[in-house]
Amino acid sequence: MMTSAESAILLTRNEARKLRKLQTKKLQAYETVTKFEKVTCSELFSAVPTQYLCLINVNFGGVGNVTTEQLIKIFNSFKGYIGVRLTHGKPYSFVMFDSVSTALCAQKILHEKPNEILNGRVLFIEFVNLKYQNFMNQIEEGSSTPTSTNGKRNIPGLFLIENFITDELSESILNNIYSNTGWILLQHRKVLHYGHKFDYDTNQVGEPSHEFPSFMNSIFDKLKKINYPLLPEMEQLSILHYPTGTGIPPHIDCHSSFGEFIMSISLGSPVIMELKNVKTGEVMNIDLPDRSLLILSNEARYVWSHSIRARKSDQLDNGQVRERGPRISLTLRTLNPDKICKCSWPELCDRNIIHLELNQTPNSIISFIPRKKKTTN
Ligand SMILES: O=C(O)CCC(=O)C(=O)O
Ligand SMILES: [Fe+2]
Repeated sequence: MMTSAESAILLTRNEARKLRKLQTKKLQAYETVTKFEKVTCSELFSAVPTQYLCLINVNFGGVGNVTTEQLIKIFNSFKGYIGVRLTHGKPYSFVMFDSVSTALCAQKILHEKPNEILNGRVLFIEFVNLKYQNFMNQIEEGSSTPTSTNGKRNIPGLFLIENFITDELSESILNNIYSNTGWILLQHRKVLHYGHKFDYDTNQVGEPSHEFPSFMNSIFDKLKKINYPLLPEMEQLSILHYPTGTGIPPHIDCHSSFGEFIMSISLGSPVIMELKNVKTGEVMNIDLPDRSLLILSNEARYVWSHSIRARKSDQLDNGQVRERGPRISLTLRTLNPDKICKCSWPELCDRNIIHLELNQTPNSIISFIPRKKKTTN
């Protein structure tokens, strides 16, 4: 019988180098997870097999860009496989099996081995400690936040119209927008304003400026045709360019500056928008497809903040992970001529809390009011 020292001697220099590299990778992967979770390996993982596997070095959008399809392909061939959960912004993913023995079988075959489907990438796989609640929540819920309004209650005043404009119109609008040289650079996004100036230093709507671009005529024609009661004529347009991976922080568009109807037309990459009820904390996600029109009015406009997370992909209800690309939004608003908001939520309205320090307001619910610091909204 050969000792490990003897067998080590038999490794070629190349093999020994590869082994060292693998050990370093493994160490780094485990360190990343423990640092991320701020607990030790023994709290995260179980030495005794369980039916849930944690793929320590697999997430979506990270190195190697693993997709849900690839993972399904790897694990589908194992008996007892139930499903995969790729995560966002976390270093790990999970695979569920129907029993401990089936999970054990997959772990034995795949752990520390280069995987063909992942172009030779080595997988590090541990058993989830069933007492580690954060992992169990992610496994049981499938997703930490819901990703669409399907099957959930409707928010009063929230409307999404899919295919609001045609592919042709979208293409000509995008060509026009991308050739514009007047972009104002924000921290991660770029913006163009029409109808009225908008000063990001003071967050005030300014004098009328820049007539609407001519392509907006077709949009206004389409708006007239939708069956939406009391839709006013829109007075201000902000065109936002979101490079892949960027978003917009949670905010409610300023009550006193803008009227009740806020509309957003999405062009380019679809994206998940997160809506949060600032009174109850309830969160609802809505998928904004390319060429769709979103209308926020009533409760959806005044009580729910909206945001887009900065990340390179979105996880959908069915567990699929969808990559993002660049996105353009056309946000249309009306103006409050007297700057006095008469909404039905005085407790949330900036007519009452405009004098407070911004950091006292939850989730930056007020945007577009004077701030001391420059804003990125
Ligand atoms: O990108 C979007 O659809 C929303 C933009 C937005 O919320 C805003 O400009 O206030
Ligand atoms: Fe907004």
